[in-house]
Amino acid sequence: MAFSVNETLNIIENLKVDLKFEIIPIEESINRVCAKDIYATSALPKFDNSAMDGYAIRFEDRNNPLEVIDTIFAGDNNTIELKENCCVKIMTGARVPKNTTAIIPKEETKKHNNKISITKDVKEFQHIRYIGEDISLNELLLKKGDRINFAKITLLSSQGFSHIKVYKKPKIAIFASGEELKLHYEKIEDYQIYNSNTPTFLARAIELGCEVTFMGQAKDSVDSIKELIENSLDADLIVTSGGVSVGDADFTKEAFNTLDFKTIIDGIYVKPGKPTVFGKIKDTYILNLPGNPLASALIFELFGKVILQKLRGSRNIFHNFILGKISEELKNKKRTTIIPGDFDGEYFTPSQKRAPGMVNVLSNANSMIVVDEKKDELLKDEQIKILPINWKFFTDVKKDFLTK
Ligand SMILES: Nc1nc2c(c(=O)[nH]1)N[C@H]1C(S)=C(S)[C@@H](COP(=O)(O)OP(=O)(O)OC[C@H]3O[C@@H](n4cnc5c(N)ncnc54)[C@H](O)[C@@H]3O)O[C@H]1N2
Ligand code: MOO
Repeated sequence: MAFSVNETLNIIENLKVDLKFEIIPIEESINRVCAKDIYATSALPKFDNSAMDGYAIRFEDRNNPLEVIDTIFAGDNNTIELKENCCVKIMTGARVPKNTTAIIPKEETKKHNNKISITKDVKEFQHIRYIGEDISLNELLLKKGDRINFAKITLLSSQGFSHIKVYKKPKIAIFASGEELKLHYEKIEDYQIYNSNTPTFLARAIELGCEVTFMGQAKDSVDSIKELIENSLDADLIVTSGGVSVGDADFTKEAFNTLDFKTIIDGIYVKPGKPTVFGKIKDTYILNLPGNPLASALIFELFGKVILQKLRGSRNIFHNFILGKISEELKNKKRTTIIPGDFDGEYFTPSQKRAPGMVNVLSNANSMIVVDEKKDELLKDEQIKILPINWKFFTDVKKDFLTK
């Protein structure tokens, strides 16, 4: 059965997935998905400490000459207590003496023999970093389903976690059908074309955190496709492209059907990519994308990526968007349409060439918009919702990025 874009996403968002986990060193966990809520096992800072190199004082003594009675370095286990009109020389990060109610930076003091006087106004509690002000004991640091990035590694390492429980990378098997297609390292005749879809999905699935296997090139026969499918059934997801429409050499559907393929989605009301098929054989999901390169790539961005997020165990499975303006008028022909384009931070410019069979589109696009079937035109400057594709947020145009 064919579904709308939203119905399709609802189905995918609710797929049952069998997540497996493993325990790995945090150094290897970048871009993996956390499989367990992680709580702080100690407060941070662990003790009240100095934010400056200088002197620990009692606030009430600030206007008096203060005798320097000790020096504390970061890492010292010092339990000294401040007495009236005394201070302690202290380094950044060192535990403050008992009774400390202000730290005076070194450059705001004058030294006379073994005494100091303070040359600037003092605020009570200044430059003291208090126990637990950064992280409190038992605070939730990482949620099950969070992607681990460098900043999560900061948290984990600051707590002394050496290992983390993460979901196993989903196994994705990829092959292509269509005998006219040759792999990029093969010699081809004038009437043949290169298979660009398979390397595209291989690269994209790796980029999106999956373990990817290239299964090979199927011939245009049911038996050949069937053999590749059978060899791929230990994967969590098989991604194929081509052979889903009604052409005489479109054998993909037939091959799947001989293998007890349970259809979940048979067509999506979207342009391009309507002939997309999604289903399951045993525990392996199968995404049959159309052969047309741009159609399949856009469908992968809109739906395939969500399937991968589910299979990765991520809790972030919903498309987010950025509001921007469209740089030119755009007509829409009574169907939900995916339009690739380039967003420069303010304006989204639709890709000028964007026929479903083209390969030279997404290499110059960083995002897409999905225009509802009920919307028949977008006016120049109209606000739109932009979904990132290839977004590194650097640009070849130097910009003044300071908020002034
Ligand atoms: N009579 C109809 N014809 C078509 C319909 C239709 O509804 N009725 N739908 C069109 C639409 S929309 C699409 S999309 C395509 C889908 O076709 P297939 O998925 O069966 O793909 P193929 O026929 O195998 O190939 C289509 C096109 O894409 C090229 N291709 C295929 N695989 C690759 C690859 N791995 N790398 C690069 N290029 C690839 C292939 O050479 C064809 O040019 O059907 C329309 N037709
Ligand atoms: O879905 Mo086919 O999407 O346009 O070429």
